[in-house]
Amino acid sequence: MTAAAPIAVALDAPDLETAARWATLVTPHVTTVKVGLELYLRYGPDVVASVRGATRVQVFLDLKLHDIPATVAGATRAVARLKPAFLTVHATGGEAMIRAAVENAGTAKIAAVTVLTSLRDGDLDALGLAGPASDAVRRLAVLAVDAGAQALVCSPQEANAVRAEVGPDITLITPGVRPSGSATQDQARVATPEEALEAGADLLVIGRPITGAPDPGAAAAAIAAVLRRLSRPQPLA
Ligand SMILES: O=c1ccn([C@@H]2O[C@H](COP(=O)(O)O)[C@@H](O)[C@H]2O)c(=O)[nH]1
Repeated sequence: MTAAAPIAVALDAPDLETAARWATLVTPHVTTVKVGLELYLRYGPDVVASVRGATRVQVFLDLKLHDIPATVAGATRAVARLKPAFLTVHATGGEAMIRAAVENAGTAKIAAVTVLTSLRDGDLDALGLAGPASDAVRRLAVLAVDAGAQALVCSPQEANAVRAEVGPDITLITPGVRPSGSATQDQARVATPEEALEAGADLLVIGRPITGAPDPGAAAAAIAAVLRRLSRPQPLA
């Protein structure tokens, strides 16, 4: 039996049956499945047990909470009982909000989303965020870690620089991963799985390149094999 790869498959499905089927197909090959807003808002907390399945794969709850601290504290308490491995909040919610999530997360790690991977440098001006995106990501990463976040979400393009700022103990999670030749779709700051791993990402979020494939299990297995080859110690020349 081969070890599962550090990939979180984004189960962005229109219905629970599809999400559960994708989860079953990919879990032999990946460590984590990710439940996002589409699935959670349609089916509620029960969706977590449905995708966790018999193998009890790690579940990443990507709800991107963003509200005043008291509201985020309550929302975090409400979902902590589902025991996700990670729960996301937006770093732009600020230090007190992130701290409120951390204090109420139970066993879940709070992952702060820095700058969405769909945004380009040019989008940041309109949002009033001092750019470029790489600078904003580093600023928000430091703020989030100072507030107690144990994990950060950034693009693989920033993983190296973020790692240098926050050190080895913070889990770096990178969406915006596209195998070479795949369409980028609505993602702006992208890199291949190999580049993401080499940049120091701990968990690669991959959705449509896997779930949109004719055989999601085979697509996950192929990417996992590439990552395993990279992580294996190379023989001395
Ligand atoms: O900055 C972010 C934060 C979260 N996401 C989520 O990751 C997946 C990516 O799916 P793909 O199909 O591989 O594009 C999706 O669920 C997003 O909500 C992100 O893309 N960027």
